[in-house]
Amino acid sequence: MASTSAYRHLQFVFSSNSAARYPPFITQSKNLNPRLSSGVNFINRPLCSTSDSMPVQAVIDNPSDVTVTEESALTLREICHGHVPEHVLRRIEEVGFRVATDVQQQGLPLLFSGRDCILHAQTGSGKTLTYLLLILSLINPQRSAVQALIVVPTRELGMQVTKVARMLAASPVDNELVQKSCSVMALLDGGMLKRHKTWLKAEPPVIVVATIASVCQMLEKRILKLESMQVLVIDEVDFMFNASKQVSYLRKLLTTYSSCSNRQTVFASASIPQHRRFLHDCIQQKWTKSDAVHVHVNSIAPMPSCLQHRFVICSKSRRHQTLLSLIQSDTPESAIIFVGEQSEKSKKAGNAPPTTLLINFLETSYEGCLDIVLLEEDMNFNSRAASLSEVRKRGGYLLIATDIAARGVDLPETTHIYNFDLPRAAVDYLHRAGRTGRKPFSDKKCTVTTIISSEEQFVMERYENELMFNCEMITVQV
Ligand SMILES: Nc1ncnc2c1ncn2[C@@H]1O[C@H](COP(=O)(O)OP(=O)(O)OP(=O)(O)O)[C@@H](O)[C@H]1O
Repeated sequence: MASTSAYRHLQFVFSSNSAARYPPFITQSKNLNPRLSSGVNFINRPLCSTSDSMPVQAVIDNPSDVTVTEESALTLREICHGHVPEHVLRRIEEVGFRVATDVQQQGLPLLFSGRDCILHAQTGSGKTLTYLLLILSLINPQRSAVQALIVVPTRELGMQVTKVARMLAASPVDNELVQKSCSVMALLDGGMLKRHKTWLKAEPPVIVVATIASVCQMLEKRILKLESMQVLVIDEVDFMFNASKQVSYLRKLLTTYSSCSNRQTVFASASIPQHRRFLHDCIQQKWTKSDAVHVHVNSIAPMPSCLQHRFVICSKSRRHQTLLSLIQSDTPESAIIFVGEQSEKSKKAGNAPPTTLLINFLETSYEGCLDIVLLEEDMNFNSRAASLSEVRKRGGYLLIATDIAARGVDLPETTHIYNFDLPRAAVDYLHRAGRTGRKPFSDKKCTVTTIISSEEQFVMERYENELMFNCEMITVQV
């Protein structure tokens, strides 16, 4: 899965002879419930990627593709008992989260034991709830100070995480005694920073969900203070380290604005290229404490097994018609159609963006009952939020999106993904594909279909090798 270009920002911190300086291998923390540790190996052998030839420090790896079933798994209550307040446990049961997913089963006991963790688990596996439960186990809602910070790459993911955090952290109403609510602030690009400044000064929130630029702006101005921060989460961590604009901010946040010894640090993603190198760098650079662990769930199957992958070969001029035929024959309940970004050359030539061309085509040719909705970077923040809330409220959508929707966005009703353009890298394929198959414990098959030209077939094969999946070639009558 690792791409050699990934972690280009990390690589320079890693000197070529640093293998000699590795800390000794770290072994299992004690007192884990035997049911919790079943299927979990503590190993020091190479994993997954051949390019990832670093000695491993602490890896908790479930290498089998055996996913816990609803019957065999522990409940969240069993795992969280004694750590997470009762009203939060009741709330998660009310919304239907009873049984723990693999990553919750393997990650939570380690997180509750205080270890820094890299949560590396498939898309849609429940990493958000995992780190939120840790946060809710540690914070004091009665204290007005920022105690947890969650950093996300996009405003869309930030809004989603904020919503889940607010739902879980809402105050309990017990015996007519209304307790103070745990406040959750969304400090996201494009938000009303003026209002946030007043809020941060007057009564700091307990949990902040932020994009990196916005949070660093507040830190630089000393409006936001992290002295009381107990948990720092970096979601989609590989993406954050790969985005050149964000990486210097991220380093500052991890080392200058706070210290790893005063906080618990959690990194999460479905893709951590060169994960042993990353773990090594985390420790060397003091982004985490030295006993940080890499929790790797389903390491031999980077993508959910409920996904069925297909590709269609067609010429550029027939792609619109091919997509329409696919939608007509698949009859998805809801689908996301990923379209590549417009090249600078095409923009300069004054061409219409590919998303616009596709919308125009579908609006005149598609006769089904799904709503056609657009989500792309070039829309303003309000229009982007409106698109997402429309698809969430109504269901039954054909969401035409750029890669802005590829990371973290949770639309569980999506049954089909169409890659109208081939993703740029295997990791992008993994995250686009992972916008479907997002109902833990459901065995419903979901479909990912990629439209390619014959020249692109070798790239598709490369992705199959890197991500260890099979993609079936299909033909479409147009
Ligand atoms: N224990 C559970 N039981 C049932 N559903 C759950 C459970 N935990 C999480 N979910 C649901 O699973 C879906 C996916 O969860 P989440 O968004 O946390 O995935 P993720 O691992 O962060 O994925 P990605 O890597 O794509 O961001 C959500 O709709 C969430 O509500």
